[in-house]
Amino acid sequence: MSNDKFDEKTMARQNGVVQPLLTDLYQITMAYAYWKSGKVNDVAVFDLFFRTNPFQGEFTIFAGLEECLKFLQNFHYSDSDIKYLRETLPTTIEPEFFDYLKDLTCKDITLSAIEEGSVVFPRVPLLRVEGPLIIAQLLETTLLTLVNFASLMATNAARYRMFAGKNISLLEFGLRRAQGPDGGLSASKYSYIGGFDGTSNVLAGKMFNIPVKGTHAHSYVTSFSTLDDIQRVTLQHAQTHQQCNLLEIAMEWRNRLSPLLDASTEEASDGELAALISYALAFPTGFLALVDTYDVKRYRLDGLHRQHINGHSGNRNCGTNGRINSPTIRSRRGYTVERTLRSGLLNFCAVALALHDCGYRAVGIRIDSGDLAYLSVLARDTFKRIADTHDLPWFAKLTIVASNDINEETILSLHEQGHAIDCFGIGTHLVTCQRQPALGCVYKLVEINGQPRIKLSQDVGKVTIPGHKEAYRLFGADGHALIDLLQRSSEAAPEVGQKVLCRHPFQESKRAYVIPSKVEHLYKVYWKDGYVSIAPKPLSEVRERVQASLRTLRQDIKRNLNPTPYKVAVSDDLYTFIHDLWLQNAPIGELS
Ligand SMILES: Nc1ncnc2c1ncn2[C@@H]1O[C@H](COP(=O)(O)OP(=O)(O)OP(=O)(O)O)[C@@H](O)[C@H]1O
Ligand SMILES: O=P(O)(O)OC[C@H]1O[C@H](OP(=O)(O)OP(=O)(O)O)[C@H](O)[C@@H]1O
Ligand SMILES: O=C(O)c1cccnc1
Ligand SMILES: [Mg+2]
Repeated sequence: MSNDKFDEKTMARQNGVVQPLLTDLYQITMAYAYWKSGKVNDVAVFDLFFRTNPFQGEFTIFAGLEECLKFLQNFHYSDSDIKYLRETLPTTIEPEFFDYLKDLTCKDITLSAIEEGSVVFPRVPLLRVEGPLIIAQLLETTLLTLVNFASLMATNAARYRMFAGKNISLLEFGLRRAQGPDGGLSASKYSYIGGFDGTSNVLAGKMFNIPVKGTHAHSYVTSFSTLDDIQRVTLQHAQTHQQCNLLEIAMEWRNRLSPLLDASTEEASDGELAALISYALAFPTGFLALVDTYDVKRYRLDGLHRQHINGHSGNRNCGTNGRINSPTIRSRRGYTVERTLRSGLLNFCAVALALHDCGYRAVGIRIDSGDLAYLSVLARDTFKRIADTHDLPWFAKLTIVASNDINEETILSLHEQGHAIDCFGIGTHLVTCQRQPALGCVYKLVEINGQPRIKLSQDVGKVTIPGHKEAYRLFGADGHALIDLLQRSSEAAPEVGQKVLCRHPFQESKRAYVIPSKVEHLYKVYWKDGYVSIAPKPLSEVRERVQASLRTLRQDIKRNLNPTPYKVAVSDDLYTFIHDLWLQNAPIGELS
């Protein structure tokens, strides 16, 4: 496939900062030293892989491949890059080196990779880069930066999706908290791949064709103080086209609902009602309101006066296993802060019913503070009572969005407690990957001019697996992935129904025979001879690939607590090859 086709069909814009100078200085100084020592025609193989799964989990989602391909495609030092390097590198550098750099492209590089969106495991190379040593070396840092955060984010998002369950909507709200603009954009893109349903980040929506979603902020509510703040109060009826006075109808509803909600109209904020009415007038078909701006807080002695709604206690500390770690909550020990959303819920229901009288259906509410389990159940209970009393079944099903510092643990705890939330809006913990802020992919030389290279280390985990290799995923009869097997490229591929000896790369006694029911060759060539050879799939397909790939993993590998490690093995041939090379390279000490 030509570059043009790739461009036209699938290529979203690449962030402008992704360019050859987005690298570590040492790549360029090494390039000069290689060039000067006559290594221009040396051919290398590099593997890009990680050693440990993030988030104390046992799987990782591979992402970032599409961006790597765009980088290879556009790789070129501009005149201003060359000028900058001339000014920056030592004056002793021979000018011909800059002429060499000026003409460099990735046309002699071959990139093989695992499909983007696949579950991947430690030590199995995600990318294999073959080609001229100097160019392959120059790609290291940029490829790592494109794969590390992308895969970390996609894995984080996939974990949130897994723990939330498939019936809950997940929205990424993190731009304001992300690690800068590019961190924010990448977070939105890879959260979507990992299984989020949408983002609040509008540029990400435009660039990557991700659904954009959102509600409104507290500032919208606090900008209104009285009912006089609404300029226009009429709305055209959706069916009859008559003008309806939304303010008047909402006021009537507020009076009627007050006893049912056990909330006095005096307690409810008029400013909030004005804000909600004006929002409903602006978005009569998409009315989703933030309802916790004016909470009524009642402090009670812990345990003495808990209110029970559908069996849920009003105690905010109802999180199991001490999972609510908020300092605010801890500082209020001994007291239960009950936030009943009296103002917000009463005002929302009044406006929603007024909208209904005008022929529209409200969408729902967002809760952004307090005990999200308790408040969501309280809100759902209120919606159900109104649905029953007024014979409006849809009212019981209004959407409840919850946000506020949500993380994996909060979701698991909310599930344990029971809640009525339909959608989580998640920012900080998701986009900053607070639980583990970096994935440790590395880029290691495994072969040069046909000769294998091994990097030894006192730490066995850091010893590289040498040579040009292939990777296979072997599946069991039940369809689950059993083991990933690395082999030397010269070996025949494992075959379905044929016994294969799979060995732990470093522990001699750990071996197993596997008779695979299915064998998947993990690598495909994505870039060769200066062209993208397999066009990247649209994001929505990569997103589906993530879920399909996760389904091939046994549940115990995916669980939150003490997951079972997935096995990664080497063939008998590769095992011997590694250990022979290891012995050849390990110096023999002398005792004296
Ligand atoms: N039922 C629950 N179980 C576990 N965690 C919860 C539950 N409800 C809320 N949380 C989490 O508890 C934390 C509450 O934080 P915080 O103390 O800042 O409360 P807040 O209601 O936002 O208070 P403030 O009014 O001061 O903003 C958040 O991280 C939230 O996600
Ligand atoms: O909590 P996160 O997971 O990061 O999700 C995004 C947060 O951003 C918004 O408000 P912001 O935090 O800016 O202000 P607020 O907490 O005072 O509402 C929103 O209300 C969420 O609380
Ligand atoms: O649309 C929202 O509700 C939103 C967007 C960003 C951050 N917090 C909330
Ligand atoms: Mg907040």
